Amino acid sequence: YVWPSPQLDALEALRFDQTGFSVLSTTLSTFVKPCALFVFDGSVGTTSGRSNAADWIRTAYHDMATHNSTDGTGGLDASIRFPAELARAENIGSGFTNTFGIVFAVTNRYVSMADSIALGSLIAIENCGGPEIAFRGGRVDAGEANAPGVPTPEQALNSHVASFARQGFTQTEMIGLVACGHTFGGVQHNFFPNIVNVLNDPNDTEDVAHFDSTFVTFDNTVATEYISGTTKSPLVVGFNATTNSDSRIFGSDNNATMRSFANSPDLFASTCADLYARMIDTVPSGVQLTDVITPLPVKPAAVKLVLDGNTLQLFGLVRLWNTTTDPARTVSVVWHDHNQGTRSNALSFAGVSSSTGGKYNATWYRFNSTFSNTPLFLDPAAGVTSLSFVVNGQLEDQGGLGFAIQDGFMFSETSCSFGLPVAGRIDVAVRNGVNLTRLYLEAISRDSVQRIVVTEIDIPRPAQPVAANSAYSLWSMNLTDQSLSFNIGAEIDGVKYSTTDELSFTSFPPCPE
Ligand code: HEM
Repeated sequence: YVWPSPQLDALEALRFDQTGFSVLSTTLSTFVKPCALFVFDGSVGTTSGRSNAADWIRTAYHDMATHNSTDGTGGLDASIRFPAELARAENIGSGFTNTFGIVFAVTNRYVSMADSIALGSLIAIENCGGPEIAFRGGRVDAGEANAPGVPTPEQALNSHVASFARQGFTQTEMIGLVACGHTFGGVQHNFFPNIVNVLNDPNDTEDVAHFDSTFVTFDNTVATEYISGTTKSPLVVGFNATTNSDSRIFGSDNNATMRSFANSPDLFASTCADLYARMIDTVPSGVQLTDVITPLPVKPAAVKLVLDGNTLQLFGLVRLWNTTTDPARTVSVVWHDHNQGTRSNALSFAGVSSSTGGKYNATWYRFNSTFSNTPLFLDPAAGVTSLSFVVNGQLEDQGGLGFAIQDGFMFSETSCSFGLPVAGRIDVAVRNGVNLTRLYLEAISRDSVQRIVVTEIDIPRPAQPVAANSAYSLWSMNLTDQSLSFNIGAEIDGVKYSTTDELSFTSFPPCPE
């Protein structure tokens, strides 16, 4: 895709900026490192027998499993957060709320709760020995619970086949998807006392009987142990024959699929990558997912323009994908202005990030060459229309497009906060001569079922122009809502633009008396 795209930029960052240097406030991979980490067992230890990774994967499946491929209802839409779904016997256990408690932290106006569930499970698999999985974004959060439909262990084989067919998977795919899921985790005594007994194991304090001996890593052990007859899986050789659903499912094609997985770790991994991508892309009809998100080779991040009196401040970073630290590398940013001029500045190294279990690294450079959070100072009259970068003498400009920058409107440093009852005054600088038809705050809030809602609050055009400098005028508005967090939006030449940094009055300096 072409930068900037606020939604794809946000999804790409969550997908690929996983550990190390980051502009994100939460990165999910921290919670699956090590893969045995379970943050809900008090000691934040790894002896409970449970893991965040297993919870996240089971949550994604249970959210999706309500899908009805005939009428298009249900699917991965975060409907599992509703008490009506959580209360069902098919959704017993604490793993779902545990999952929300972590993965919902990455949601924002561009990343839905459903996307965060899909992404969490994908990051768990990729970071714990699994294959890379194609990720699309754009899932839409349900407004109410879906119809029931998650399979349970006591059901007969024919109902499992019918259930997976309803979800959109053949019998062979059912075997695959269950094996791909049950390479993680196990069954807990607490919630399934009819399947698992108390274990009295100090290294498994929550009494989880695991599906295979490598229950925090993705591998084909689930298949090799099943085929060799050494499996201890409570759903294969459990003491209760009625609930040995994995035994019935894995054996339903005379073990052909499981044997192929046992014989080939690569086949297991590639089959799971395909099935898993299809699972997380199973969404209610009408939901339009994005293309598969691939990392941008050169990606500006946290780019922000601020007007400070007679200077235009440009903040930002650039990420160079698939690179490692190299003191000899030279990186500079070039900015193009309204007068066909260009200027450039050498960038300073900021850090290294990595993703996909350390498979990829990226290096980051700041727009300013000396100080950590200091912007570049631009002449407001010249402004900025686009950026490009030069890395070791090579021009990086998205194949000639450049990285477009909208300098028609921006936050002004003169914005300030009052005491109660009025929260503050927002000043937005509007570039003179720009065809700006509307300017508004995009107030970001949650509705009664936690979905993010963006409400536009128009900033009235000033009756008399208020000059900020020779190139910009100020549009201002007082607001009373202390808790408001917002972006600034504008319609320019009929196209809507939004700033990407979230603002709130609490961060503004006090207004002068
Ligand atoms: C017929 C289909 C299935 C049945 C009957 C089934 C049943 C179960 C049961 C009873 C548990 C124990 C839950 C607990 O103790 O909290 C479990 C755990 C789990 N299931 Fe399934 N499952 C099925 C399919 C799947 C699929 C398709 C996936 C994912 C692709 C999956 C992923 C998991 C994971 C990761 C766990 C471990 C959770 C943990 O340890 O916290 N399951 N499953």
